Amino acid sequence: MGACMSSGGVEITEEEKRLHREAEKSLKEAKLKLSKQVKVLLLGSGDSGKSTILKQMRLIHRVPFSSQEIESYRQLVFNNLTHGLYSVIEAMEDMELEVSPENSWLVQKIQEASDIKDGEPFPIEYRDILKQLWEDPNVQAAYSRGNEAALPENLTYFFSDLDRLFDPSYQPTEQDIVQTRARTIGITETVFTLRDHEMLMVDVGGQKSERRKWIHCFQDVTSILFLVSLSGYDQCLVEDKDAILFLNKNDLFEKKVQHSDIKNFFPDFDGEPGDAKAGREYFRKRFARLAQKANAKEREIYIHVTTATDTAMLRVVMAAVEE
Ligand SMILES: Nc1nc2c(ncn2[C@@H]2O[C@H](COP(=O)(O)OP(=O)(O)OP(=O)(O)O)[C@@H](O)[C@H]2O)c(=O)[nH]1
Ligand SMILES: [Mg+2]
Repeated sequence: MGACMSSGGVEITEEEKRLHREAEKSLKEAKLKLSKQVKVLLLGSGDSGKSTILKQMRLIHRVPFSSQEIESYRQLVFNNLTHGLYSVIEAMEDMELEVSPENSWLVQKIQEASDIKDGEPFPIEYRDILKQLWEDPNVQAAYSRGNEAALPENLTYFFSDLDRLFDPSYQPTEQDIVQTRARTIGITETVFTLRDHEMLMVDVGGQKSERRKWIHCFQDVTSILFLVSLSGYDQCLVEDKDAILFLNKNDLFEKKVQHSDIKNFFPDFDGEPGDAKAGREYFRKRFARLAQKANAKEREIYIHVTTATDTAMLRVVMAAVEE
């Protein structure tokens, strides 16, 4: 038999009692905090705006971008300009369009452009090369048919401001950061401290090859924020969790419906051509129906129409979502 300790012989001092109470209290608090932590998983196809939502959350909840990150975004702006324009040029062949003969030598310059190194300003000769090629009427014609080839949608934003971007002292603004485009590879987790709880937001890549990684992210998920690009007249997928659906890129959608009739893609749409409001209602209903079908357990689905590049709007929408 082991030795038995008699409590009678052990003196517990007031100080020890106090320490014990304190330890118990902080344990309780830690447990409470953990139970209150929500884990939000961002899902959606490539380019739907998941990482943009994460960037906006960082701006809204003050998780600042490090100088290293800002430098990477600066380099990414140049990459988005050159690669973005080159993808338009590549798409021109299928569209049976050609760059004007006097501009054709510029194409190779774009193709050859190398990435920017740390601290290196954008090579100034590219300012006019990019400008001239962007203004080529056939390049513009191809870009306006961007939906045929999934062309980057941020080119209008960056190309309308080349002088600012090519200033040797250029630093990306918050809006520039939000407009940059880079496919997410792997999984990133970011913690936000909200008023009375923490939120862990998980961003994954939406490209086909990345989707098999999604399965690793579902553990302990409290909500899924699913993004669909309205401007892509895309399709949806719903999971068996409380789900929030963002019908995103509303700004581009409003512009696009002016010249691309929804009825051509969804024959049962019965709104007038150019009627963005009717279009939104149509897609909202379609997704709500889809969600209902996929949702045997009748969980709630909340649908919001968003423009993820608009910080002020995201502030309002995310405040509602965080409830
Ligand atoms: N105009 C406009 N652009 C948007 C909106 N949402 C996202 N974008 C842009 O769309 C591009 C792609 O957005 P991302 O957030 O990187 O897309 P993603 O879903 O993370 O894509 P993957 O990481 O490949 O899965 C970026 O250039 C964004 O600036 C929007 O509401 N309006
Ligand atoms: Mg992403």
